[in-house]
Amino acid sequence: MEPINPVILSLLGLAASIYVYFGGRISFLAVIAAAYYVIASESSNGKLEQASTVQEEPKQKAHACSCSHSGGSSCCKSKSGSNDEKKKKKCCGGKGHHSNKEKTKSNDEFDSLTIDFSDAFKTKKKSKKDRVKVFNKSKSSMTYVSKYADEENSHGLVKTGLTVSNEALLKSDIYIFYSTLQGNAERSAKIVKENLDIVEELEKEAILVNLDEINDIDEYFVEIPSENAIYILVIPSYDTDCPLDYFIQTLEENFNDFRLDSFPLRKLVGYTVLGLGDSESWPDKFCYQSNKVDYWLARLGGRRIFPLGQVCMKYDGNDKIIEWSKLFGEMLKDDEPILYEYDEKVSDANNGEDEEEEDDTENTSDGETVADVEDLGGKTVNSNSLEIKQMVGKTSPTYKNLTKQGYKIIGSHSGVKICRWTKNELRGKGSCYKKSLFNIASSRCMELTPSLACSSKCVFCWRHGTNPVSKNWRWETDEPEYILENALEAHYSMIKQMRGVPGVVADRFAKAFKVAHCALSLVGEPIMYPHISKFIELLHQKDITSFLVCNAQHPESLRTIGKVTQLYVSIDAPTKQELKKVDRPLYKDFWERMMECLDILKTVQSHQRTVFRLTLVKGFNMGDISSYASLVERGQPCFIEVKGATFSGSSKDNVNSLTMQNIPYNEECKQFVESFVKELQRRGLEYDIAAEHAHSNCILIANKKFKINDEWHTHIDFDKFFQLLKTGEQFTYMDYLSKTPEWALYGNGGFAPGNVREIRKEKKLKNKLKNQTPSVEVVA
Ligand SMILES: Cc1cc2nc3c(=O)[nH]c(=O)nc-3n(C[C@H](O)[C@H](O)[C@H](O)COP(=O)(O)O)c2cc1C
Ligand code: SF4
Repeated sequence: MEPINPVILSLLGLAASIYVYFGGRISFLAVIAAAYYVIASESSNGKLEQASTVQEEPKQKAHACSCSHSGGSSCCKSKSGSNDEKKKKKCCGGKGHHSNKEKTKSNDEFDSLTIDFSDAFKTKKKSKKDRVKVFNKSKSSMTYVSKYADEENSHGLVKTGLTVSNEALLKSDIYIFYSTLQGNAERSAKIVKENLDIVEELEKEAILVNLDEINDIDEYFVEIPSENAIYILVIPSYDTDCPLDYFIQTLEENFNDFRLDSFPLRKLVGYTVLGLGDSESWPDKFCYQSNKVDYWLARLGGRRIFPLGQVCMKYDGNDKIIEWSKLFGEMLKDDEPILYEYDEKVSDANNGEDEEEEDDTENTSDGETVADVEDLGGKTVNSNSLEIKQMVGKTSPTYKNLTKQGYKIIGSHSGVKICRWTKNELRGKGSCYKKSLFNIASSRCMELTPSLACSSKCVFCWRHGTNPVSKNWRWETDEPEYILENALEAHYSMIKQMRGVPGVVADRFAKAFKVAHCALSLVGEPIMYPHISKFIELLHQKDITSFLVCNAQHPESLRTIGKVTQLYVSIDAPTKQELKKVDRPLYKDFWERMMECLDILKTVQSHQRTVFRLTLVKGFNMGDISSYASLVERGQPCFIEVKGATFSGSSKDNVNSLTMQNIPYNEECKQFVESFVKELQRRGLEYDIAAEHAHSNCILIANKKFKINDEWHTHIDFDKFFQLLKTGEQFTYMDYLSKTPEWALYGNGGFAPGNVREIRKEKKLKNKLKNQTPSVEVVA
């Protein structure tokens, strides 16, 4: 081989320096072109012809070259050999720069210079030790490189490759997801969007998506909404329970769900995560949830196209977010391929017996030490389970939110609140609808939930967005004795506060210190509490009746629940489609779950006093009476309690999608109930309208079994209930009935005697409510 022309050498040296200094490529390309020209002009000496071993490279192979630029990326590493040898191997020159004729090396040698991306997802079991991460400061990007990439590449065993060309990146649909409790993540996501929207080369505007509002997480994280999607996730961290837990749990569950594609996020062009946190107050858990999200997205097949950003909102805030967004925007424009290496089976290695305990920090090529992706943030992410947290810890925003609204939080997952009907009855201003329908004394009723969390995100729930959501119980659990004792104490302290309120009836006030009823609903899903049956037993031991309301999503708990004074199942919609729209259940098989619950009411729990609760929301669930009748046919409840959604105030926290137009008038509810009963009777089902509480827009349909000697017996004989319980014998709902008084019957209004009706200034109220967003009053 002839010595290389010193002019070429110096030109190459100059180009390399310019490139290194400015990160530019055009000048370098120009110099390479000039150098090439010199070589070409010297080709008369037959240099190219000397490469007699060279055969025509198949076209396909030429395309397999990753080097679509001329900047000398790491994709052009030789697979082995000394530095000298490496130096000799030239970059293939980038897309369109080389023709087959230009190749001067043997096929074998050429293969070692290229990376075949069709192998990008082939896996090889290897240990974490085998990987190094390279943080490229000039590009602010992190690459994950196998220590043995060259060897592995030669055997085609490892998926070392690049993600996509910048052309695809720029054409992408960019989704910016965020989850927020206090608004920082939403603001930050908007900043990211603003900074991306000004990148002219991007074809489409970025789309903001609130993770907490998504009906079905799988719509984005199992299915991908577009062919060219890039996901950016702006993720805060909370060491107390927050909606993100559910999101992370879902990602993990999807990964472990054998029915789903294990790597659904391969379909993404790529993803990146921006973590928000507070490094001063939570140094050990700084941004830990963004690490988890990043981890699971990678496990699900996502390709990280930009490094995980982590911002301390206390110190860095907006500036750092802008910086990160801008760098991300720059990266999208950059045509340098992104070296991507990730072994999907690394999880198996983690769990495998051959994995050794090892130092979790690794050295980057430039001497920086970076923690492994699974361990970033100083805390090892347990890939198999979420750590056990408190559902509503004292420092959590949910706690603050609830206590501000008068809730007393008991332990970490239960709550009590004094209901407005309890207050009203204490003041002689009327009782709740359960007084007219079933004879409960509102002034002696405690409204409680042992689970503030729920497995649905109903459109009418005012707490949607801040309340913990989960399919299953996954929190620290308080003992039932502890909950009851402290709930009673909290309830009595709230009653005590009423002593100075004008109009409080002394007799009722005194009796209120002996709670007689417990409405187990309030908010959340009480049946999720693992010790619910024990809790109900404790209530009964104290002669407190139990009114348990459940959302028909937990058949396994419903099946095993012990004796309840009255057992409710909420039927928020009559068809699968409507139920999904109204309840936004977390379970994919929500409809099957509801059907199973109905079957349980009809069979295993048929001894209980069962009630279907329908909350009517205009425009959502008042249309299909026939389907409601089918549900009644299936579950055969004792009663059907139909209640119009009512206005319970609006607040900035109220993010439901209802307006005043969704609140039905009393007349509309009556019409609904009358048609409903007609349909039931047409089908030969023995139901009729029994009682009402007009004030609450509430009407009771009862099975005609409760019409004894032509008189309705929808009320409960509470003393009898406790007597029967104490015998330990089996008994049914027919054994503790009491006659419905005249004033409570349908058509008589249901206003309990002994109270003074307060006439509301309807018009004034209507005006006040105009333009406000209502939530359905949560009536226990
Ligand atoms: C109750 C509570 C717990 C928190 N826990 C953590 C934590 O574990 N790690 C962390 O880095 N930041 C933690 N933070 C800080 C938040 O992540 C940070 O304020 C973030 O910006 C909140 O985002 P958001 O406003 O969108 O909800 C916590 C904040 C609160 C109020
Ligand atoms: S049953 Fe419900 S609405 Fe009635 S007093 Fe009890 S908590 Fe209040």
